[in-house]
Amino acid sequence: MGVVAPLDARTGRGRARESAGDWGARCRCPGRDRVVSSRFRRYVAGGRCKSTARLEGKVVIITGANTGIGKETARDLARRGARVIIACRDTAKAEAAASEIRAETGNQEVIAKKLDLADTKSIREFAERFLAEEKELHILINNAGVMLCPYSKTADGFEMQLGVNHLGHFLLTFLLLERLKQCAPARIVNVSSLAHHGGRIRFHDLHGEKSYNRGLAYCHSKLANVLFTRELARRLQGTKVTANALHPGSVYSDLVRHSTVMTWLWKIFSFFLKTPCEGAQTSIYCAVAEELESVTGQYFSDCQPAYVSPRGRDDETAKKLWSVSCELLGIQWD
Ligand SMILES: NC(=O)C1=CN([C@@H]2O[C@H](COP(=O)(O)OP(=O)(O)OC[C@H]3O[C@@H](n4cnc5c(N)ncnc54)[C@H](OP(=O)(O)O)[C@@H]3O)[C@@H](O)[C@H]2O)C=CC1
Ligand SMILES: CC1=C(/C=C/C(C)=C/C=C/C(C)=C/C=O)C(C)(C)CCC1
Repeated sequence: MGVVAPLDARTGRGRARESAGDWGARCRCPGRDRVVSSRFRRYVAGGRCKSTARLEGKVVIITGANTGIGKETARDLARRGARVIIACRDTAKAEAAASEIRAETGNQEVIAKKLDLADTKSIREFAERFLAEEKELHILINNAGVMLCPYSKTADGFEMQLGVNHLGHFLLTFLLLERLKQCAPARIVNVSSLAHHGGRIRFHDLHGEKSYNRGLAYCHSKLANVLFTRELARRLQGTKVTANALHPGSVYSDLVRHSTVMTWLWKIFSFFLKTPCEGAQTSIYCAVAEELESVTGQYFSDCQPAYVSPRGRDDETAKKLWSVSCELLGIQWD
């Protein structure tokens, strides 16, 4: 997949944001710090996580945290004192992000690790190392994602968007779940999308071999995130490990890198999109908000419960997706 320069370097543009208060100051991303007070900008920014919870002594894993929403989530949780493992496919980009966050927050416990969700061998190696090196895990944020990529397959032959966005995180969660249970109360946060509304689980052609539309394939993978969260939460009842999904909003990030049209739309309309920091608020909320301590199986947007499509509430499909995912990954997860 192509590598695109970080969005701030790419545009060099500032963006309007709130002029006053901690929120405005914190969400001012480097290189985009022109302050324009605007009610409209506040509206675009959407909900924010108001929790002041501290996370000293807590261990967090965030996938795909070298850029975009994941990086801003990592920055916030590092500020709260957590030990943050940023799990990324490109170790150089991961180390650059980790060292930037360490320098900015003063939290030296921000650690970069290699994880390629498009390769189950890499996922297993990451989990093995993590379990050997770290005693605890309290928050797992399944954030990494790929959107609109041309047809391609993961190392294991899964369609790329389903493989990375759903199956990779499914396997990662399976491998880390015992540690989360031992450290409960613990939380699993799955970054899905409003795009799940356009998805369906095409069991007869999961890997798009008969027909492939890259936009729809993304929607299917994000519906899979919602269904996985639902079934996982049901299975975790009574364990004090919660699982919630979320839509971060429409966020100005590198997610659109595979589409020239979307890249231009994102540039032209950047004023109407959330910054990555604003887009991270619902992930942060699901990870730390005190009022969500025992809330599970829910879907959030703008730091509040949001509407899930009828297909995202279909328990039969959720169960079938669970067993098909286990089969594809060669795991037994009862
Ligand atoms: N931006 C938006 O408007 C929206 C985003 N989302 C979701 O938010 C999440 C974060 O996206 P966003 O920050 O916007 O996008 P970015 O493209 O900025 O970040 C995506 C991250 O995922 C990583 N990633 C991609 N493929 C793999 C892989 N095979 N293994 C490990 N990591 C991988 C990327 O790594 P690398 O930098 O190396 O490519 C990057 O760190 C995604 O799940 C996305 O679907 C949902 C709705 C809207
Ligand atoms: C309304 C509007 C836009 C809408 C974009 C939307 C709605 C994007 C959704 C993206 C998602 C859901 C991505 C990932 O999951 C544009 C194109 C910026 C142009 C300006 C007006």
